[in-house]
This record gives sequence, structure tokens and C-alpha cells, in this order.
Amino acid sequence: MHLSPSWLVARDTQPPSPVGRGAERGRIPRPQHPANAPRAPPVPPGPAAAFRSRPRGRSSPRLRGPGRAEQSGAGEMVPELEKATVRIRQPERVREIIQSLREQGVAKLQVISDFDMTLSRFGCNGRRCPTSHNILDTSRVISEDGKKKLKDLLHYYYPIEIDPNQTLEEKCPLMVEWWTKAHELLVQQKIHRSDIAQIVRESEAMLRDGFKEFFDQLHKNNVPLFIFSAGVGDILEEIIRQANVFYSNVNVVSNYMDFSDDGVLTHFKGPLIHTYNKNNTVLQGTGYFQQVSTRTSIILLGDSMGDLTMADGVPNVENILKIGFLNDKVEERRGKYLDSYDIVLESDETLDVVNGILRYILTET
Ligand SMILES: Nc1ccn([C@@H]2O[C@H](COP(=O)(O)O)[C@@H](O)[C@H]2O)c(=O)n1
Repeated sequence: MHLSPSWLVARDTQPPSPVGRGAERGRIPRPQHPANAPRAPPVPPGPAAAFRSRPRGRSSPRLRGPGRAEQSGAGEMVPELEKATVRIRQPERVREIIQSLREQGVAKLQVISDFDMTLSRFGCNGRRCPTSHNILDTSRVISEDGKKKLKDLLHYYYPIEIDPNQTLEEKCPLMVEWWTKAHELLVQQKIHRSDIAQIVRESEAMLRDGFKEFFDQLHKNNVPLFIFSAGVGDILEEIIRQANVFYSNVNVVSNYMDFSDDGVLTHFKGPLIHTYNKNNTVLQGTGYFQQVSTRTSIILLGDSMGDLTMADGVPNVENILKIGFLNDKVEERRGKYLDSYDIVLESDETLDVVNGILRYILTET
């Protein structure tokens, strides 16, 4: 499948042959992380766990409705929904959506997912894992001065990105500022296209536990996976390729680098995608959602409020299940996530719940 413009990478070939250290790569915990990003919070025994351990039938004061997957029957359909990391505001609604997704069948299903901190891990052993930008920013091809400036940008803008008290209108221009400044700094570094595979190989990049089952299930069932990322497309593609899961059903829209004839980074191709413009405005001309327009059942995976608009361009949506990874500032952001995502996964570094739901939906009745 070929899609334009060029920053949308469509693949219609067979799975590529193994690159780098092979398929187990994304599962290897690598505790040392060069990025100076803030530490990940330890996985809490947390409110979610406390909620889970309440006796059957008693509702959580934080949740409207019955509040437990098991009460709605959702836990029986998908046992992973009983995990301590799972929070659901409307369990009955979730059960109904999952049931509909199954009834509609595999031919109608598509998955739309963010990449950084959604398919990739947020933390490991109490340390932050890098985003696709971080991988490049902290790599050996960046000068010490460049690294410092990129780190300063991260420390200034990341708290704004995740601040639950600032509006999208306030955040958007600042995100454009962050991405633009970071990309300008990267361009100054004369990064070579041929360095990318090695940069990724030497990085702390980690896909979430269970990634292989996730990619394999979708591939085996010919379910399109659309990765919509504000990260660096060339890097995230390489991560997926080195994990041996860049299958023919995977399509990516992201910020791609452009190189001169001799392979040196000259600029990033437009339109610029940041956390809060992941919607149809940056997909114009790709035709992707038109090509999969018969797929009216959607599973959306994200980790930010910006990811909620990723499916806005899909025509005739019949069922959509929104699953949100709440990785950082859990207490402060829980309310908004529960209002917006059907299922919230708190400090959960796995794809267990997603895989459980897929298994249920993809099982023939
Ligand atoms: N210079 C930058 C810019 C952004 N980031 C982070 O990358 C994430 C990419 O967005 P997704 O849509 O793929 O989630 C975003 O959350 C930013 O925090 C960065 O690390 N460096």
C-alpha cells in the first residue's frame, strides 16, 4: 500500500529480515539510560490496586457506576481487565464496546496507536525510557553542547506538555516551539542517515512487554495498525524493525527526517506533528483512513490527551474503544484520563490488557 505524502510510510512488503539483535530486543530490560529525563515513578501498590482488592460488589468512591470490570462481565470476557493497573469509569459501557467489536468481526477492525510511551515503555527499574526524540538527542552523534541544549528544551517544555491545568490553546504554540527548536538543533548536528540503525541499537529503547504478541496478533489477522506519532519516524521505525515486528499491516505517520544526496540530515519533512495536533489536519493527502474506510471498529491506544483525536479522520466510526496509558503524574491526571479514555492503565508497562482484549475480539465464535 503506497500512501502519500512521503512522511507517511506505508509498507506492503513481507516482514523484513531480522536487523540488529533480533526479535527479543524489545523485551530486554536495559537498566542504564543515558537520557537525563526525570525518573519514572515506581509502580504503585496505588489506588488502582486498592480499588481492585475491595470485596466484589462494593464500588470505588472515585468511580461512577459499578466501577469494576468484573461486575459488568468485562472481566469474564477479558481476565486482564482485573489487573491492578486497570481503571474504568464505565465498566458496563466498556463491556458493550468490546462485545460489539467482537460481533462486528475482524474484517471491520483497525488499531490506531501512538508510539512513544504507548507502544514503547515509559520506565524500567525506576528509570525513564527514552522517547524516539530522546534516543537521537542523547546519541553519540550529538555534540555535548547540542545534548545540553536539547536537554534544556526537554526540561522546559515537557512539564508544559503534561500540565493538566493548561489548555490545549495554551499548549499548542509552545509545543510547536519545542519541536521546531529541537529539530533545528538536530539539523545542526549533521546526522547521517547511515548512523540511525546503530543509534537505535545502542539506545535504551524498549517496547512494552507483550509487544510481540500484539504485533503478531494484528498481523496474523490482517488488522491494520496505524502508528500516529509526534516522535521521529525514522527512529521509531528502526525500533520496530529491529524488534522484527515491522509487518506489512503497519503504517506510520510521524515526523520524518530528510537527507541530502550524501545522506546528511537537512531538515524534517512537514507537516510538523506534535502532541496536540494528532488529528486529520496533519493527515490531509495521505488517504489512509479512506483506504481502510470499511474498518469502522477501532481500538485507539494513547498516552496523552492529544492522542484522543487520532481517529478523528476515520469515516463512519461504529465502535471505538479508547485505551490510555497513564504513565506520569498519575494522581494529578487521573480524573481527566478517566473522563476521556474508556480504559486507563496506570503505570502499566505491558500490553497485557490490549492483548487480552484483542484475543477476545479475534477469537472466532
Ligand atoms: N524534542 C522532543 C519533542 C517531543 N518529545 C516527546 O516525544 C513524545 C512524542 O509524542 P508521541 O505522540 O509519540 O507520544 C512526546 O510525548 C514528547 O514528550 C521529546 O522527547 N523530545
